Amino acid sequence: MSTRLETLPDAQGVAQALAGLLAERLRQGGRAVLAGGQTPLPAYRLLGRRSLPWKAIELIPSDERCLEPESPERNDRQIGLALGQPEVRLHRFPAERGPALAAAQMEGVVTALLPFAVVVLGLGEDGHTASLFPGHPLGVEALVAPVYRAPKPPPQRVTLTPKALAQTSLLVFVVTGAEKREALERVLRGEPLPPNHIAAPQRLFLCDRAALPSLG
Ligand SMILES: O=C(O)[C@H](O)[C@@H](O)[C@H](O)[C@H](O)COP(=O)(O)O
Repeated sequence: MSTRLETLPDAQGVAQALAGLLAERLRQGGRAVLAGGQTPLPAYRLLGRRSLPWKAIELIPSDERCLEPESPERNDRQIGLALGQPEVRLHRFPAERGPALAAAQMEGVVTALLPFAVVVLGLGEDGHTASLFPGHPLGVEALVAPVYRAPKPPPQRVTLTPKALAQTSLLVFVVTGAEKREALERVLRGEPLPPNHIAAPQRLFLCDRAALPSLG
């Protein structure tokens, strides 16, 4: 597994770099995992303005919060609004049915999406990624897992597992802001945090200067 760190001056630079990378990886269509949360949304807005074969692109959030479909806090809604591309196929977890039913229902859908052209993940201040939280069970053989006591609200979620997230040639972590510096440092130092359990052949950390750890 190779790891590369690319540092941009600020969050806007990270957004531009991520949008360009996604446009390149999806230039002939394909399937990708998009991180939830706030960090990547500016990149998704830029990506949505690109001329791509949107009808030949299938996307899925890295995880979903077990909220009603119309909740503004749902990752699929935030991603869809940011992209603003009605022709793209954005798969949605039926997370409103609860973690177990949503995970069971999506296992076959995710199987059919593998392998991904690219996987984009965020990083939480505690070192979580998707809805894979430190100290929580990771070792599932499934591709999709239920989450019941997430430290980041809401507590009930559904997430792609390391087994699913590793099914790509390029795994990209997008990390901005000084509040993420410690978590990024711990991941890059190889601590047994969820990002380090995803064995994709290539990892790229796209970060701004504020998040750049002093690994001296
Ligand atoms: O559902 C979620 O919250 C995300 O999947 C989560 O893993 C997110 O990527 C990180 O918590 C970073 O979130 P921010 O980008 O908002 O800091």
